[in-house]
Amino acid sequence: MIRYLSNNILFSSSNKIIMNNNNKGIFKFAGIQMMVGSDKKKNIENAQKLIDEASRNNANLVSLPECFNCPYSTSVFNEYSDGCKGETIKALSESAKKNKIWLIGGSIPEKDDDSGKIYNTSFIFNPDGLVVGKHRKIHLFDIDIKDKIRFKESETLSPGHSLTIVDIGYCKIGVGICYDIRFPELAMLYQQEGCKMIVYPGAFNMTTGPAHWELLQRSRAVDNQLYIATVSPCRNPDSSYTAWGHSTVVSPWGEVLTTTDHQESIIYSDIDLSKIDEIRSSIPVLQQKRSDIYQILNKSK
Ligand SMILES: NC(=O)CCC(=O)C(=O)O
Repeated sequence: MIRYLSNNILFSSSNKIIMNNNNKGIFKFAGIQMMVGSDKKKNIENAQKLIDEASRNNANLVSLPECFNCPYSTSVFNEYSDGCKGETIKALSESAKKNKIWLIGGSIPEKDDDSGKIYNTSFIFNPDGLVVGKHRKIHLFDIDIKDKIRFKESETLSPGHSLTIVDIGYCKIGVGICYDIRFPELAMLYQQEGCKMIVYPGAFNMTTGPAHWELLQRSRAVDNQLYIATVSPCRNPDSSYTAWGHSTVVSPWGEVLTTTDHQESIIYSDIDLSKIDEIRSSIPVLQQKRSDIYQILNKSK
């Protein structure tokens, strides 16, 4: 629950300051870089434990990593998939409500109740534990790098078709999943729609991680003058897919504000929205775009 106090400072019920009357809030983001193994129940319990820890450390917005309840492998997505009313959603809803936090539930293999299709989906919860958004990964991770890595999500997953924006009170947040970060148009649309931060639960690998993970985040941040956060699973030596880890938050100036290595950990960063206005007014590229020459359209509306 959110309540206003007389000095126009907005507090969450846990009394964390989230916004002043100039709409220039600071809130605390936590990215949970957790161990993901083959025991679904254990993965969910671990996520809940780490969400509690992030909340104890005053996080207002918490994100889990991509595929946090199941190994990242096309051969098991069906077996681990959950519907909207499944055990994973129930557990995340309880965690968001108990801790009174906004929660981006990483992603899970979601089985659509009607079509039976499976999506790589991020469910987003408000501090009352209600689902307020659902992002189905738009760009499926289908790559084949000779002698390095071949992965085809499309073998078992279907792609989503729309943007996902959630207004968390402090600002609007756009959500993408991993490979979605490689598509600058998506981030540009989120910026155009007023998002001040984009969160990408993701799991890059040992080939593309060192080469592109940070580069892509800093590019999306500088191009759009907003905050970017990525949240990876930690590295599991027993897994067939080795995650790069290195969950990170990048500022609208393109600086890495916080990052980590490949171990289980929680990254924290204060998200100061006033920095966005400052940077956007000193380098006003967003106003200087030549829409008479080029334009980007949201065709999902
Ligand atoms: N899970 C993913 O979408 C991985 C994306 C990735 O590794 C990349 O290089 O892109």
